[in-house]
Amino acid sequence: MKVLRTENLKKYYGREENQVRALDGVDLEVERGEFVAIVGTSGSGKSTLLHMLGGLDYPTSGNVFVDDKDISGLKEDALCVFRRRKIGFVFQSYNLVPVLNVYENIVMPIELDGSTVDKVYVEQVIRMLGLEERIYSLPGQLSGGQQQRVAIARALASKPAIILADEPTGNLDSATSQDVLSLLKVSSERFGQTIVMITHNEEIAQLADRIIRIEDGKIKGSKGGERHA
Ligand SMILES: Nc1ncnc2c1ncn2[C@@H]1O[C@H](COP(=O)(O)OP(=O)(O)OP(=O)(O)O)[C@@H](O)[C@H]1O
Repeated sequence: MKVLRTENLKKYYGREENQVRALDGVDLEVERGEFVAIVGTSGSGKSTLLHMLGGLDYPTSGNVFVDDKDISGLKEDALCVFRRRKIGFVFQSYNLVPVLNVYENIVMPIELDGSTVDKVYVEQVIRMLGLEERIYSLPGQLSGGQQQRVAIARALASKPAIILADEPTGNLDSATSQDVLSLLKVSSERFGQTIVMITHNEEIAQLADRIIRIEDGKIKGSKGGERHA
């Protein structure tokens, strides 16, 4: 089943001679459980696409379907609930709350949603990401790699169907990047989650089931995907 689908998705910024066609007719399908890497030069439209897939912004035209539900027409309130329930975001800037400890950061989105924390599951995620000795630490007491793992744990904790990651290892050295990505991959496989990840790093992209290349707001190529073909 297609967990994500876009139809002739367009996002234009600005008007007339200043208009930028950040996305210019993107048709994309992602299977449940698939790990997709999005690559492309700077300014090609990768972040814009991720924002549209996650309902962080509205398309100019076209549609985004998540689990066959068209989210393009949802009002802001409904989009907000949709994001909290369905999507885990991992950004390059970890967006951790500095005054909350690691555990509190990880469960924060669940509590914001008024849901009950599945403690057994969250502990499993924490162990898998090697954070069990750090749950009482504040983000400022952690290394970049550890903070990134907390951001990943937070994205996984509410068991979202989809994880959207924008350069999740952008600030990390190569060895740590590989570790963090392997963990993300293993955890998503174990819990049947779908990952769409932007990266500039070809080595990191190779970890994905499929690589989608974007140029000038259009999909120029797609490689891999045999596993789900
Ligand atoms: N809020 C905005 N207002 C105007 N133009 C924007 C806005 N956001 C993005 N753009 C433009 O849209 C195009 C695509 O930007 P986007 O951030 O999606 O590219 P990207 O592939 O993610 O780039 P990078 O790899 O540098 O992050 C660029 O030309 C950018 O300048």
